[in-house]
Formats: sequence, C-alpha cells, structure tokens
Amino acid sequence: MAKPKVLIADKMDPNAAKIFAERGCDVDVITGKTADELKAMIGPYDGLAIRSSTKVTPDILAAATNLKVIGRAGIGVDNVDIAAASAQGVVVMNTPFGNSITTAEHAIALIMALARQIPEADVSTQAGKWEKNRFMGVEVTGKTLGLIGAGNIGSIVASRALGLKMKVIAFDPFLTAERAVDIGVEKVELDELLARADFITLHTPLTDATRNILSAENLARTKPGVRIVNCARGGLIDEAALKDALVSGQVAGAALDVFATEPAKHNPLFGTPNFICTPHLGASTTEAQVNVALQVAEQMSDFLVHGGVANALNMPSLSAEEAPRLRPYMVLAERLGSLVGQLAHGNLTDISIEVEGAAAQLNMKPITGAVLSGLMQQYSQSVNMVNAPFLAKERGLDVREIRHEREGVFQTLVRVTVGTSAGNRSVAGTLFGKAEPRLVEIFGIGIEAELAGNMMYIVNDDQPGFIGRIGTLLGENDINIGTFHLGRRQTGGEAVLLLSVDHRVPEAVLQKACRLDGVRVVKALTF
Ligand SMILES: NC(=O)c1ccc[n+]([C@@H]2O[C@H](COP(=O)([O-])OP(=O)(O)OC[C@H]3O[C@@H](n4cnc5c(N)ncnc54)[C@H](O)[C@@H]3O)[C@@H](O)[C@H]2O)c1
Ligand SMILES: O=C(O)[C@H](O)COP(=O)(O)O
Repeated sequence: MAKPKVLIADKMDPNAAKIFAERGCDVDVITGKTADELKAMIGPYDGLAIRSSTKVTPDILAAATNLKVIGRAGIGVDNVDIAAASAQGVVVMNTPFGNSITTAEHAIALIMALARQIPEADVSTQAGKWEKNRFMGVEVTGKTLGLIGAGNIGSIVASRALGLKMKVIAFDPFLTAERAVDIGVEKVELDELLARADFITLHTPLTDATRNILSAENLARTKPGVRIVNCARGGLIDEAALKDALVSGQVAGAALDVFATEPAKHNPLFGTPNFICTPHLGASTTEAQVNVALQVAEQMSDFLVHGGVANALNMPSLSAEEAPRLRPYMVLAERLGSLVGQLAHGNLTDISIEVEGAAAQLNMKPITGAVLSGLMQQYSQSVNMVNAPFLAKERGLDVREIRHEREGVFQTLVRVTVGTSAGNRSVAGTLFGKAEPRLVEIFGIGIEAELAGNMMYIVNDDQPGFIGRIGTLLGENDINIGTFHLGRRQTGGEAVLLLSVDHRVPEAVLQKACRLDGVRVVKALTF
C-alpha cells in the first residue's frame, strides 16, 4: 500500500518530519508558499501540518482532493475553516497543551516589560542617552492582575502571578467557584475586573462573544493607568480605541503579541507612546516547538497509518467495532450539547446526560464526550471529544450519566439537562430511522427539528398572525427559510419556533425580530 503523503507547510521543529518518516509517511517540508501556490500543490497530500501562518480556506480545501487530516502544531485553529473541513470529511487536530506554559511565560514577560518599560529603556540606553530619570517603573507586588479567560494558559499565568505576589482576579463564564479557589483567583464579572485591575491579560479564544471584549466602552471602564497584555488573539481588543486610550493616559501601557491583521507590518498602534509588541511569539520557545511538532506528527501519522484519532476538533475518538452504531448518537449528542450551550444563561454548574431505550444499551462515554464537546465548544476552541470530559472535571462541572433501560414515547432518547445559576434547562433528541438525529423537546416543549447549519430560535406568545409576521420580516431581509418547526407549551401560551435559514441571520434582523409583537427571545444558532 502506498505511504500516506504529508505536507509540512509552516516552519516547524525538524522533529516533526523525522517522526512522520519513522512512522510510515512520505513527508515534504515546503514552507512560506502563497495561497495560490499551496492550492496548486495540495492535491496529492493526505495530511497537512501547519502552525498559524497557513490559512486553510474553503478554496484551498476544494483543491485538497486527497486530504484526510489537518494537524495544527499549536492551539488556535482560527486559521482553519473547520466547518468546510468537516463538510469535506477532513479531520482537524490540534495540540491543546504543548505551548501553554511558554505562552503564559510570554504574558508574564510582557507584564514585567510594561511595568519597567524595558524595551524603551533598552533603546534609549543603547542610543547613549542614559535617561535614568525618564524610566520610572511600578512594582507588580501587591497589584491586581485581571485575567480575561482562565483556561489552560490563563490558569498558568495566575500561578506565576501569584508567585510574583500579585492578587489575581478572573472573568471567565466557564470558571466554577471551586476551580477559582483551586487556582487561587477571585472570580469576578467583567465590569468589576475592569474597575479593579492594575494589569489586564487576555487568554480567551476569539469568538463572537470575545471579539472586541476590550472595546472603547470597556476601555473607558478600566481603572485609570491600567496596563494591558494580549497574548491570545488579535481582535480581542479594539486597536483604534486602545491607541486613543494610550494617548489619553487612561491606559498607561499596552503589550500585544497578536494583532487583528497578521502579519502586522503596518499598524496604527506602532509608534504610540507606552506601546510595545512582539510578532506573535507567544509559542516560540524551543521547548514548546519541540512539544507541538512531536505531538502533531505522532497524532497525524497515527491517524493516517492506523486510523487512531486524538485531539480532533471535529471527530470523536472511537474503536472500529463501536463506530457504526455510536456515530449517529454522537452527532445527536454533540448537537444537543451545542444547543444548550448556545441557549443557556448564567454560570454552568452541572449537567446530566440521560439515555433511554435503545440508547441505554450503548457505551455512554462517547455520548457524554460528544455532549460536553458540543457544550464547551461555545467557550473554547481547544475542546474536543477526547479532552471535553477531562476539562469539565478539571473545571468542577458536575457531570451525571443516567441510564433508563425502559422505553418511553420514543424507542431511543438522549436528554441533556444543564444546571445554571439561572435554573435548569433541558433538551432531548432521538434518532429517526436509526441514523437521523432529531430534536424532540426543548425546555419542556415538544418540537421536531433537525439541528443543522444556521438556525433561528424564537420564543413567543402563541397568537394568530405571528408566523406571517416573522415570515414577512425574513423575506423583506432576503433571508430564505429552509425548514420551519413549531412547538408550544399550551394553546395561547409560550411557543417555540426553530427555523433553518440559508445564512446566519444578521444582528440587525435579530433585533427587529425581538421587537415583533409577542416575541420574548430571539437567537441565531449555528450547528
Ligand atoms: N500568542 C500565542 O502565540 C498563543 C499561543 C498559544 C495560545 N494562544 C491563544 O491563547 C488563547 C487561550 O488559549 P488556552 O489554551 O488557554 O485556551 P483554553 O480553551 O484552555 O481557555 C480559554 C478560556 O477562555 C474562556 N472564555 C471563553 N469565552 C469567554 C468569554 N466570553 N469571556 C471570558 N472568558 C471566556 C473559556 O471558558 C476558557 O476557560 C487562545 O486564543 C489561543 O489560540 C496564543
Ligand atoms: O494558538 C497557538 O498555538 C499560537 O497562536 C501559536 O501560533 P504559532 O504556532 O504560529 O506560533
């Protein structure tokens, strides 16, 4: 049998190529290509190993007719179109922990560099100026560090900052009170963090919820003289607003490792007083690069040569015998987890996964993993089927698995109930024809819907004329409805409408829908 072919397309530690070759792959290392060049050469490859430079777009994927796996030697996969890869059946893997310590250390280095103005003092001293009075620093001891995001990297930053005798506060909706105590931080809301922190460091993925989390408004709410570090993703801070805040002195210093547009060869922040930066060096240490290169090469060759799946973001890990029976349940479970994740309010405290009828005969672990993966992907890009249960446990989320051997109304059923500070929320689904996942209940209301693609969720008062009004609104805004599903608690009571639409419904249309008579809740969903 021909050896699988792998292309290493970004600069990577040479150990990666060595491992691929030792484990039975033909490997080419061809880095620094343009999108068009990559498109022209990708055709024969079974595997593509990358860091953050290569952008795996639908266009590249369309040309990658032989591709089976993309391996990211690192954490962030925002340079990979995972939906397009999944649609094409290409597995996307990352190495979620290999560079976390290194990145946390870079954040600490930038905090210290800001506190003592080390880069500017270095330039001035080497220019022969000896400006001893110009560079008056601040101590970090006793200062408050605000973490936005307290996952893998954020919690390592916390441990290092505590060692520096800082007080650490954290805003992270997924951080439980128990986990906060374990990592020695005080859990706070964002407004409180902004008001109290002397230093702020960001450690979240870039999502719809975190984009511009440090917006002009939020920067104005910070403690005057705050210093800000971003080693996570460009796009978390409004760069123009940050520049204004540096110029006005509201922000005393800012250090960015990541930018909204990379490579950042021109940026309005360049040259701003008290601004320092590095060119996305968070993961750039010998140790981290060896870790991620070895790990990605091991995972990818295991997959290409033996079919083993580890750290995949879009595929569950499974043994060959269980796979055919479990796969449709896992699709159902992941979508139910994603649905509650997208609709739940408040802090998550516990989750129960109940299986009933035929589902109760199966290995529950992959079903639970799929629910947790769907749920937690709302909070973190690094979550997958393999690490979701571990992460849930580590973060103190109480996970219960319940089997009911009895058959209920449905021959097979999976129910997911999350407990939040705002109360319990439950959804349930079944399989039609043994393989087609269907939602059959949402928050106590019976409904029948396929959860797929872009959807719109509406809770409204059950009253005549509503369906016409929503149809007219969507039609006027050129939004095509694919499917339409209705359910209601009782006649004239609370009703639920789930629509599948061809494109994600824009925010402005959601707001108009909110203002329609009788509407209580409107949300865009994506599966
Ligand atoms: N600069 C670099 O070179 C470099 C290196 C490694 C990782 N990163 C980036 O660092 C970021 C963090 O990585 P990680 O491994 O710690 O990820 P992680 O998934 O372990 O942690 C992310 C945390 O952000 C939290 N979060 C999600 N949405 C939030 C919101 N709206 N508000 C507040 N918190 C929210 C999550 O609950 C989670 O705890 C990622 O964006 C990753 O791509 C950058
Ligand atoms: O998400 C990551 O792992 C980092 O952003 C590192 O990116 P890099 O591999 O391009 O340095």
